[in-house]
Amino acid sequence: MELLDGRALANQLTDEQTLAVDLLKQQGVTPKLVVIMVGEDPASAIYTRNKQKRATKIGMASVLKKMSAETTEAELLAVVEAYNQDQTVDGILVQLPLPPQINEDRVIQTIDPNKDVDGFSPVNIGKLWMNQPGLVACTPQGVMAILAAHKINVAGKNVVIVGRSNIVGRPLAALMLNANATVTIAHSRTKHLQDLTKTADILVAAVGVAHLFGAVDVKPGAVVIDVGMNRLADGTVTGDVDFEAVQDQVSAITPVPRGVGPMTITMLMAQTIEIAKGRVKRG
Ligand SMILES: NC(=O)C1=CN([C@@H]2O[C@H](COP(=O)(O)OP(=O)(O)OC[C@H]3O[C@@H](n4cnc5c(N)ncnc54)[C@H](OP(=O)(O)O)[C@@H]3O)[C@@H](O)[C@H]2O)C=CC1
Ligand SMILES: Nc1nc(=O)c2c([nH]1)NC[C@@H]1CN(c3ccc(C(=O)N[C@@H](CCC(=O)O)C(=O)O)cc3)C=[N+]21
Repeated sequence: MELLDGRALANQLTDEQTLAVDLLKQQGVTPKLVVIMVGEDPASAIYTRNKQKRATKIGMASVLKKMSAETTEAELLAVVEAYNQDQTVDGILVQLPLPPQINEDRVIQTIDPNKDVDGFSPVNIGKLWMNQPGLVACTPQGVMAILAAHKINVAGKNVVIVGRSNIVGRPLAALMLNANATVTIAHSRTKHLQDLTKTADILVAAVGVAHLFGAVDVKPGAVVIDVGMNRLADGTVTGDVDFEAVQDQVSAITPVPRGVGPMTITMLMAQTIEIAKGRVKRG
């Protein structure tokens, strides 16, 4: 079994990103990411903390705009608009989920598609499904980067993705399709899920249910990508796949933590750096 160590890969890329940021600074541009967090959500809190740490490590400017859980939609939209106009801001990310009084779609549609480091705006989603260049969701990009780094080719493979969210399942399906995989997307209404997951050469779990998948759900020799991040009562984080149960039968698997999570952050930094390069060119 090959361990797909996302943290090791992230560390390696962090060194390269530090150099890229240095170079940009010499050209008078400091890449800047703005993260907007409305209220408190546990998954968002981990993400936010790790993002700030990473941005600081590579020398990038990172602003965390915390807003209260009572923030109105109009207030949030005004803040997003201001960052859209701010020429020193390269990337804007609004943490999801948002409190119920705020319409997520409206917020996402307000973010300038050129600063949309999450790749959530309809313009970028459309480009992704048309296989055209644009900004792409970070977690799916991280999954593709892990596979590429381990020379796991997806072309012609049966890829089963369990989960169809806008943040993970759907954009990952598009990336897999663009890379010539044969893609199946499963979800809570899928019938005979186990029959399906057992056909997967590459199984991606992006559900949010701890240890939903075990030995009986996985084909021997399959590659397993576990995107799930589930916090247990004892405070530890675990995936959607029972790692212990499947490790002896898979050819490769991502751990949780230290799998996809760290690479999500790496891709966020990479995308912000790419946008900042455009700022150098424009002068
Ligand atoms: N490592 C990382 O970087 C990231 C990790 N995550 C983690 O990934 C997981 C998924 O996140 P996210 O996509 O945002 O979650 P969502 O809750 O938005 O989506 C979950 C998906 O799983 C499906 N689902 C739920 N229960 C079942 C079931 N029993 N069988 C089959 N499908 C099911 C849902 O189906 P339906 O559509 O029918 O409701 C839905 O499509 C979470 O644990 C999250 O914390 C998320 C983002 C980044
Ligand atoms: N607009 C938006 N975009 C997102 O991409 C987004 C979001 N909102 N809301 C929350 C989820 C969750 N998410 C995580 C990414 C990385 C880790 C991460 O760094 N995980 C590490 C550390 C885990 C730990 O500290 O225990 C690991 O898996 O090893 C966690 C969570 C991004 N999300």
